[in-house]
Amino acid sequence: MPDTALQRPSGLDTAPLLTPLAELLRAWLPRQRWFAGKGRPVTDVTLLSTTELYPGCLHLLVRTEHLGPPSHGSADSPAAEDCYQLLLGVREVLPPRLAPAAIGRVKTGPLAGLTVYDAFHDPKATGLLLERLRRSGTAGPLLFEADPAVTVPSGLAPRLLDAEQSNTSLIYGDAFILKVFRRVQPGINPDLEVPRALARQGCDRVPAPAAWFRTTQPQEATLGVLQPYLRGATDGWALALESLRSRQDFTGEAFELGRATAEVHLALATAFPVDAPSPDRNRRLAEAMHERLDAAARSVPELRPHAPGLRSAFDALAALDAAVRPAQRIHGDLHLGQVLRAGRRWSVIDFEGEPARPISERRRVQSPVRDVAGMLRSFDYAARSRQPWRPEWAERCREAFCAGYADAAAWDPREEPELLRAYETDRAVYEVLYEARHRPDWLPVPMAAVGRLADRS
Ligand SMILES: Nc1ncnc2c1ncn2[C@@H]1O[C@H](COP(=O)(O)OP(=O)(O)O)[C@@H](O)[C@H]1O
Ligand SMILES: O=P(O)(O)O[C@H]1O[C@H](CO)[C@@H](O[C@H]2O[C@H](CO)[C@@H](O)[C@H](O)[C@H]2O)[C@H](O)[C@H]1O
Repeated sequence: MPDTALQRPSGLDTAPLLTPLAELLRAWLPRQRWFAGKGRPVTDVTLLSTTELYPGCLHLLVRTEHLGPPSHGSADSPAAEDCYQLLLGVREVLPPRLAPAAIGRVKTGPLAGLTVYDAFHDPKATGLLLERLRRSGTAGPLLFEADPAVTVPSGLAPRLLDAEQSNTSLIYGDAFILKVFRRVQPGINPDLEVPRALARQGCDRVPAPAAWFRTTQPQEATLGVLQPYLRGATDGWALALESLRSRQDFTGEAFELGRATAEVHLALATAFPVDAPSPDRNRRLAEAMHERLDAAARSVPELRPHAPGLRSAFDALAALDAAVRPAQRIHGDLHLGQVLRAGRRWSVIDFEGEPARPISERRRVQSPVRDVAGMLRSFDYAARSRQPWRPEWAERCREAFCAGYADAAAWDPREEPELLRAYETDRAVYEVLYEARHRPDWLPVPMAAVGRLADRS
């Protein structure tokens, strides 16, 4: 059984409801920002679970099949499957304010003649979802769990977060934010697991989950997490761009960000103790990096001429003795968009890891250098996203970030140059694939880094 998509339970006859819906969803899903199979037609939609949250509002888990990642040079791509979480509203007539949320009018079956829409746009539906979350309880296969130490007031006004994101988030009264995972995978999502564990450690760099919901059918999976909303916070990406625009110094911020990252790593190391590392860890790590490069180069032909140079970074890692920082739980997708500054303090959010990887892989221990490399790549992204390109800005931020990290962690990531280069290379390869799939206009940004990293061989 693949560990990336929930499997359909046997014996569930959902055909009467699903058949007419499936046609609408096949057209609607690929247009959603959070849909992972971008640009590839959905070939099948099946229903994994359906729960009526209240009359006119259905919670669905659907399994989709679409053609796999386009592999250049081959017309046939193997089918890929995923599971998505939907909240569907059903109305006779959609009021104009909900028109952008329309999925379509159902032609046959029990919902014939009615219009279905994405109910995360409907304050009535999302208000009732918060009511469910305020106290622990169940609705069909859905389990709602609340931290008894936190009071979530009733009646907080919901608004949908208007942001480019991989999931869907709702802000309630500027007091709480609910992240609803769109692509659902079996297992506990690290974005619930890690912040809960850090909260137990007393780490205040990460907003602590106040409530969450999950399903047990067809398998255990995390569906959403409610956390305190950091009012007035600005993300690191916006602050970095503003610094580049106004030519104001960012090294103080980068230093503090390095400190915050190190503090989170120290708390993670305590929260998730690990066994002694295996002696051939660097070799296996390098192998995995080579494999990710192989896969990315199959999808993005522009990578191919750089592959030999990139591989030299992985070979240098494989040749290292085992004496590197011990692996531990890390953030896994750290970049400037994942850090928020409220007042003078940095907080770290979104511990989901790289969304394209299976949860089992994202929960594995890894070197903390991987997070450091993610943030260093992000300084480069910011510096390259504007004209004129400002490489010296990124360079200063790198140094300040590492110095701040060393200040709090008592070890300096710059002392691990082979590891850092291998992880920066691996991250740049991931970014090339991510941009090719999600934001092709951005592809030149990681491609520039790929060229530079390959030339260092
Ligand atoms: N606790 C929070 N307080 C304030 N804003 C938040 C908080 N958590 C997330 N956000 C905002 O929501 C955005 C999306 O959150 P994120 O967890 O990164 O979602 P995704 O994984 O779907 O991209 C963030 O970029 C940030 O602007
Ligand atoms: O949606 P997530 O925040 O979990 O992360 C994914 O999307 C990010 C873009 O929104 C992407 O980040 C890349 O672009 C950022 C600028 O928009 C840059 O700061 C990052 O360094 C760069 O990796 C991220 O890779 C992806 O997983």
